[in-house]
Amino acid sequence: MSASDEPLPEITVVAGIIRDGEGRLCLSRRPEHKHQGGLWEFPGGKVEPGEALDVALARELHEELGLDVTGCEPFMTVRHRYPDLKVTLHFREVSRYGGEPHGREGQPVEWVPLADVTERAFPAANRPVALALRLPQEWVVVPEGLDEQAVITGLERLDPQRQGVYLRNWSQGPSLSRLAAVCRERGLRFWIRDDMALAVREEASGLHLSRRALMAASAAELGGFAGVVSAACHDSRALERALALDIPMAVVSPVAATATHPDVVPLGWDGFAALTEVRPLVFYALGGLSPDDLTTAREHGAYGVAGIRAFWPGVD
Ligand SMILES: Nc1nc2c([nH]c(=O)n2[C@@H]2O[C@H](COP(=O)(O)OP(=O)(O)OP(=O)(O)O)[C@@H](O)[C@H]2O)c(=O)[nH]1
Ligand SMILES: [Mg+2]
Repeated sequence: MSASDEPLPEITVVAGIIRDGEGRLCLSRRPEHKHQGGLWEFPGGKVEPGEALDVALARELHEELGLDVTGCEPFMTVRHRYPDLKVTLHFREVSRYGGEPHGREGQPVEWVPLADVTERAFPAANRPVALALRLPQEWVVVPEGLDEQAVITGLERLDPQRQGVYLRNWSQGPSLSRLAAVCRERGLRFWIRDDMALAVREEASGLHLSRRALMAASAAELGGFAGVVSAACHDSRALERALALDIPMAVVSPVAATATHPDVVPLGWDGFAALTEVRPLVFYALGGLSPDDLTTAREHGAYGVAGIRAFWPGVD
């Protein structure tokens, strides 16, 4: 058997997203002699056979940083194939800990402001995580049938820390400039549908491509956009297209049955997990969900949840 026939070793890793009171992130630098040596990382390490993820994370962060972790929740999961290794990386948000992190194995450890995180050199598997850190956990689609004032009232009630907004059919309407101005004033991240020139003009945080626009787009054109491009995906064909275009974010639907598309068979969480597995994108789950589904979504490969009525403020 030649070396190329040998199956790659596979490991499961858990790593912590640790923040201080100012929102800075704790990063450490991998020792030169280790796998992906010299690169920055979220502290953590290999999960032992039979070990629960939160137990493994608490153990690793105690060994490496001297921290006492008492609370953590799923952030996102990335599966990546290095030339010499397959890794499943479970990133978890560390919500409660005691102690001040310090490099107990001699490794450099730093608190890095969020805006500077992407300037650090990370292992290739970390790419979706570095982006997800800058994205909202809820992606709110403006409902149909509202008048402009009702949309503005809703936008003013959204929480810019946690929520971003997709202007969908308002993207091509006469109110766009006014709505975009409200978003910019509030620091609310917003996506515009299909039209890159409009997204550039309005300084949108993102450009969201419907299936038709996704299939027609070119990588050269999208590469000129400074914001985050996302794609509407219902199947593996669309996801492969998004990957080929180097699009970093996908909104995958429908997870559950929805009133918007009663004739479409929902993916279910298993179908969602199967579609998103091994694809290095930041995924949002859409379709019949509410903000309460975030943890379930994250356990199935998503970073965030998306929706219309259940996410829009002031609609009962
Ligand atoms: N901890 C951590 N590991 C990462 C990240 N990204 C990434 O690709 N990895 C990979 O995941 C694996 C983590 O293993 P590790 O070397 O930290 O394992 P460990 O702490 O148990 O160390 P040990 O094997 O020396 O006991 C490495 O192959 C590393 O290259 C990351 O952000 N954090
Ligand atoms: Mg480690």
